[in-house]
Amino acid sequence: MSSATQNQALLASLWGHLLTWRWAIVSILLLVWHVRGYYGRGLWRVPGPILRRIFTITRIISVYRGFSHEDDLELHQKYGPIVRTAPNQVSISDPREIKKIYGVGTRFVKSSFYSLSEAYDEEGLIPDPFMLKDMKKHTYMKRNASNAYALHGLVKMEACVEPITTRLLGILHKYAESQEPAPMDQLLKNYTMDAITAITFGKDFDYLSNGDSLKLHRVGEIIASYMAIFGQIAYMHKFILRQPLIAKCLLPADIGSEFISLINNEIKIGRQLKEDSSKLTFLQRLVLNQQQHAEQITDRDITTHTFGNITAGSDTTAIAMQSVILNLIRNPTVYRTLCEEVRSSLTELPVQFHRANELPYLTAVVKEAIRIHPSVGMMLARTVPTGGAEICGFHIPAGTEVGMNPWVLHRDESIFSEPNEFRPERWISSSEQQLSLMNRSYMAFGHGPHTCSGRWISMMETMKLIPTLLLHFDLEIVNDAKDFKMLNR
Ligand code: HEM
Repeated sequence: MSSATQNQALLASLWGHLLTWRWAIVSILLLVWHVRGYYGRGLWRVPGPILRRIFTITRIISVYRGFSHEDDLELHQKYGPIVRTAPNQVSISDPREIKKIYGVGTRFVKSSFYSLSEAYDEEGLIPDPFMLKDMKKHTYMKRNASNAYALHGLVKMEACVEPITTRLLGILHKYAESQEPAPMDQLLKNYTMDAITAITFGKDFDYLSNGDSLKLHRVGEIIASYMAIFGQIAYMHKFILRQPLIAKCLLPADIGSEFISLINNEIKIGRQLKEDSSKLTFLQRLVLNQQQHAEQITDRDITTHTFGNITAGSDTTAIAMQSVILNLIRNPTVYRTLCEEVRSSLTELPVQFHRANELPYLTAVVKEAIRIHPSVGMMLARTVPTGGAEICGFHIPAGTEVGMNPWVLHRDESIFSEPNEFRPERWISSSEQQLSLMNRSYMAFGHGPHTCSGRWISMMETMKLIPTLLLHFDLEIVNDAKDFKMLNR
């Protein structure tokens, strides 16, 4: 037999063995891969269910089902303040670690989860503060719009919301006259969309009358679901973008581009609006900043901030308002106490934010509603920096994704006694020490440099609308909230 024939026979026999043992080989390779995942990342000491330590898919399923906030809570109740929620992900629920992970000067940057919201133009990465890892750029972006988001800047923006509130009241009065139940979830979603566009550009799209005619809600929902699910396997995002068919199915491009051209058009029109002594839109505020210090804010920065308001500022505020209303109706004593305070103190319409903000019970009700149901119920994920970090007594290697979920932290019994109870009084009558701990652990708007920019805008909308509703209507629930379902994605 020639040596060539001998080699062929050897190869054929090897191939035959491989085929016979293929399942055993695949199983061994998978086992090695997973054991490497379990031990190799240096996280094997961190407690957590075995399936979570080995497979990312278990985390993906939890997020896909829309109940990851409840799953995360259950895991923390079982395993304690630090839990491995996926092979390379660790969830923390300990207020003592907030500063380290999120505080000023932290070296923990936004995790790859956020890279799914990265967008590019001809100049490169669009500098949306929400996903920026470059903290120098982030500080520049936060500074150049800080007066547009600040509490004192709201006085003139407040006037933009009044016509939207009048429109909502008109619709609600019609429901009341016809004794029909009002679909508050839909109405508030549309109200906050009209409110944020009015504040931002000085014009709204009348979602209250037309519904989601411009598909802004639809775009938001698609992007949020995509981010929640694929954010768990962020490395797949670039691959998906390179496969046009898959990308089209998951992220319909036509919807995205319609949205972009629509907003660009509103920015163009909004820039032309003349300043009015009683009103100043968010966009006008930024244009004024540019006129005063051209080197500090570019046209592109202005566009980025205004886009951010529309994507981040409507659903979040609507959820907060829904939580206030639902919890008020479910808690008659709280409802009565709030009505007494509002109806005896706020007699002038429209309700002014600075007057509403002085009412202690109203302030406590809104804060408690956002504690018990934070609008963001996912982990605010960060990447552990070079050198790793000591967290909750464990060494967590560099590159691990860590973070806290406001939903979990807000239900920690050692911080908020009887955390499932809606008790606004906790913000009024707790001891100074307890209050300080609760405030430090309040993560609904995030913490540190990445704290929500629009916090005061959403507070202004909520603190004005809730008393306005109580001054016009008596609220009650129709079907009870038994069938109330909330999906988190
Ligand atoms: C109740 C209402 C709201 C809640 C609960 C909320 C919550 C949050 C949270 C938790 C973050 C931090 C994300 C992180 O650290 O990973 C955030 C960031 C942000 N929010 Fe909000 N938000 C609300 C309303 C708004 C509104 C009305 C706007 C705009 C007008 C807005 C604009 C932003 C922006 C631009 C960021 C990114 C900030 C940064 O990373 O520096 N939000 N929000």
